[in-house]
Amino acid sequence: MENFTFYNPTKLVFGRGQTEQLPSLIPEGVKRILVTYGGGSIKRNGIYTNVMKKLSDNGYETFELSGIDPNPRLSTVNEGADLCKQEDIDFILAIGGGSVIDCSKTIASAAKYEGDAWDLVTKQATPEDALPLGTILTLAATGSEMNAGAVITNWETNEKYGWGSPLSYPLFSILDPVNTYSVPKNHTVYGIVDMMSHVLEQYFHQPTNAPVQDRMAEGILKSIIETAPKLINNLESYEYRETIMYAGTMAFNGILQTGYKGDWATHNIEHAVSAVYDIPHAGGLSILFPNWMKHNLTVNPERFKQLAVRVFGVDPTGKSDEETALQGIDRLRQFWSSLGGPTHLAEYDIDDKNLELMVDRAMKRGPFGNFNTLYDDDVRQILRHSL
Ligand SMILES: NC(=O)c1ccc[n+]([C@@H]2O[C@H](COP(=O)([O-])OP(=O)(O)OC[C@H]3O[C@@H](n4cnc5c(N)ncnc54)[C@H](O)[C@@H]3O)[C@@H](O)[C@H]2O)c1
Repeated sequence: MENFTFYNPTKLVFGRGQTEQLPSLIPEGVKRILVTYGGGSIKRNGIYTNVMKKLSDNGYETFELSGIDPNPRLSTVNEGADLCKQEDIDFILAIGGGSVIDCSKTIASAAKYEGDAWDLVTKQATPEDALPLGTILTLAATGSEMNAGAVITNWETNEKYGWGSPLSYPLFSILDPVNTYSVPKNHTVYGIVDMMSHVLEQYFHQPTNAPVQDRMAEGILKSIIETAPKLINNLESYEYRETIMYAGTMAFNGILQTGYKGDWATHNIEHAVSAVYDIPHAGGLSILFPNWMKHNLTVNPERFKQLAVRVFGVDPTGKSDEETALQGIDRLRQFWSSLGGPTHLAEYDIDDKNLELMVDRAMKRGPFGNFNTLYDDDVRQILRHSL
């Protein structure tokens, strides 16, 4: 392993009815809270009424930023940051999935920054201060509830980037699986693909001695593979929602990625696709990941074989490492497809018209990928196989 320091300051408050804890989690001295949310599902499922009552009963003055879109936009971040400055907000409460949380994390830093938030997202400026932020997670997918990352899209330039700062960790995140009951089947599946992709991005790292991390990653993947088909046939099962919600957080809260660097190339290519076409992030991953795997198989067939055998139960007897590995990749694709994940970009009406624009956006910050470095021709090939 490489030397590492692991630190995660987010207090995770998990389980049925845990929203009751909200008032005790908000730091002393807070008076004016910006509540952020998306399209209104929290109004339909009762979370909004419950939370707003708790905040008013405890004497907080509340302000709202609603309508945060999936794949959150720079324009919304700047709107939120201006609101925080004008209203002297001292705490942000994000209620939603990764989009609301990412947007709110970026607002929290932008509210303490004088320039445009894009400077932070593009890493031209480093935040020196941020408003404190708490979250109530309503969709299991990104891990944003317990990490310091955020992904923001600039539709003026067709760019979508992840950024992060130690100041962006939520102070607390409340995870009540009941709050995810109303997530429709398609977004439940996208969440499952997203969390599995996070584990896979980390699983594909250059050889280091990391058997504990490997087994943790394999354990998370196997738990998801066991639970996901049952969940999509029973969306209001507490037990299945609970397993998937915890898996999503553990997949990307930093605990797996200790002692090595994950790959993250597929996420970079997906961000390029969804910066040009507004498609669900995990829809893109479901298409791209198996193609990234096939493209990089020869870099370390042993690693792909390990995944095939340990996670997908492929029998390696009488097969070359590459044959075993390929069967594992096929099983991953079949698994996602059996849940309803897309397999080709054509399913989103994406053809080769903007292929070069997507390659250009993916390469904007130069060659990338820690397991194997990708150049423009690699990206072009992976995208072509994905059409
Ligand atoms: N910060 C990170 O670590 C990280 C990691 C991966 C992806 N991302 C980013 O996160 C975003 C995707 O987030 P996401 O996958 O959580 O989805 P999302 O937040 O975009 O939500 C997807 C849809 O589900 C709806 N929804 C949310 N909760 C609901 C509920 N309880 N009931 C009914 N509907 C509900 C939302 O309104 C939205 O329409 C993308 O922009 C992606 O790039 C961030």
